[in-house]
Amino acid sequence: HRFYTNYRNARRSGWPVVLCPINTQNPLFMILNAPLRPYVKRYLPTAVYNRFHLATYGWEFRTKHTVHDRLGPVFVLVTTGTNELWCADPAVAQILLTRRKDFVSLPEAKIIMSLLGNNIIASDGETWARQRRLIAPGLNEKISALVWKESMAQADQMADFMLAQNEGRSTETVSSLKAIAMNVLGQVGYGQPKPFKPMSLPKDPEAPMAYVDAISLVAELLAVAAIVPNAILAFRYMPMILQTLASAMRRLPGLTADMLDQERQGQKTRKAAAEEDSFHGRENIMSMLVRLSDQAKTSGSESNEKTAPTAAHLSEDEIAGNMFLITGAGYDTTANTMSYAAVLLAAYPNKQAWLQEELDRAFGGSSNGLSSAEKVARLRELDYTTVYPQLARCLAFMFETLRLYPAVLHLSRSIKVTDAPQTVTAHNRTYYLAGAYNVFVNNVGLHTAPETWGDDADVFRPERWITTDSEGNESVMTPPRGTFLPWSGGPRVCPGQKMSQVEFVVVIATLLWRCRVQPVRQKEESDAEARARLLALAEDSQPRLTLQMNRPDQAELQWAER
Ligand code: HEM
Repeated sequence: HRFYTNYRNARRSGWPVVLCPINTQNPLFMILNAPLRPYVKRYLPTAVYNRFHLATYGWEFRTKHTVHDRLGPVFVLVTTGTNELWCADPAVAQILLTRRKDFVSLPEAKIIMSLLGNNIIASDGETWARQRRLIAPGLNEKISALVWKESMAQADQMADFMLAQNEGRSTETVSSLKAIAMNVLGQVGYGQPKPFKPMSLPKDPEAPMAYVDAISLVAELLAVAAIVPNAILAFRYMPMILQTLASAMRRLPGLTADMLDQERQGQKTRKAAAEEDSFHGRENIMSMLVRLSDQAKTSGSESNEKTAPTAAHLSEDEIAGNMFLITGAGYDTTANTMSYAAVLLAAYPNKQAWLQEELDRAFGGSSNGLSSAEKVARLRELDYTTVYPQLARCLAFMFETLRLYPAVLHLSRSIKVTDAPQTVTAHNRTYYLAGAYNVFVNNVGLHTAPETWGDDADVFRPERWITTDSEGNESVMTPPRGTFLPWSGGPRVCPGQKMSQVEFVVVIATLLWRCRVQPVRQKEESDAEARARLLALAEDSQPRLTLQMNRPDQAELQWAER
């Protein structure tokens, strides 16, 4: 009956309809669809599989624009659970993301994301607006200089590490870039600096664990942590990594409370006036959250203590939840984007040369012939404010990486069921969304649409982003509205966008100014075959918290001095 009602509602929408008699919100289906998909593909007839496929995680990455080529830029997937609206139309996407009160967070996403406390991404309405006002300013331009400095120091250490390996060969490029992303957040987010070392997750449930260790494990295995009860994870026949995850989940509230206590003690002993708005080593994202929140609480307490929901502060639960969210959202996205970039660099040596040309120009010459100490000294002199704007090609490289490998494959929303259907007016036509809908803006579909990106939409070509003025200065073009949404759009656009750009650009710039990178060839393999194998590795990806390669350890790369 539900399927039939869903079908009738879908027909009323005015968009094409695809029938898929599966409940995509069923927890068992949610857990099993990804691991079982290859078997289903093998045994089901193609026509049946193609319908089932649209219900599986990551279909949009596997098919790029082809499904929308066939069905149109927007279609409704009728399921036996909730109808799904899939959108790869820039104008409609813009509408869905801008109307935040009509298109609200997805309930399933809220449950997963608020695992460790309420936070900005898991809230809507006034609760969201209050958190956004407090959090977004802390992630903006004023942290960029610190992000630049810390990311460069980490990338320098990574270069030293790679060059010291046997002939510069390593399978730890991806784990190294993950470590950089976590260490930059450790410094900029919590004021906890850490020397570079390729990331290895804690695997001993009994061993001592710092906040950052615990949080990286939970961020890595978030979906498991959200779906499987802790008591089951902790069961002694479970794999060690899952037992350690259970231990991290158990310890995190205590570790968070300790960090906040320490922060408050520290703030008391520091002179508040001297550190106002300063990120120079003393204030970090966490201390800013605590300070602004405590300030707002004190100033608002006398007049409207009882009306706390509208006061401009965060509860303790929200501070803990947002610290976790900022780590999860900031770490996984940036780490995986840099990982795809490293693989693409090794696969496309001519793009490396293109980037190095820019770096030599911006960094005052090539690194050829300089000693290691001289290279590090030169890099240290590079000032964020003057050098970063000269690295348009590096930023273009990031945009092109995110175009084809967007960390967040689709932006999810849902609509509340009201008496009157929700309407969307686009292209001189009105569409009707009656009943419940989950709404997905398909980033891969938007980013690979030939109508927007041309016939070479599927080709990795960072040059497409560069425009050159009459004096030969290069800058990165702004794509038409709604066509490129790796950081989302509208009022909920990612507040960490600039931070991730600065981090990506300086990490890639540091590595490439010092080194070149190539795939390690396997027996009998030609260079071209080794590059094709790397690209196939990048295509063999699956969304977990964000899009990730299934076999990152097989990306064996060779780093060499330039
Ligand atoms: C390449 C890196 C990144 C990508 C691709 C990315 C992507 C996104 C996307 C797509 C959303 C919005 C989802 C939606 O509209 O539903 C988002 C939200 C958010 N991101 Fe990022 N992000 C990145 C880095 C970061 C960093 C470094 C931080 C912080 C340190 C961060 C913090 C946040 C927060 C707090 C939100 C929630 C905003 C809200 O709900 O108002 N992100 N991010």
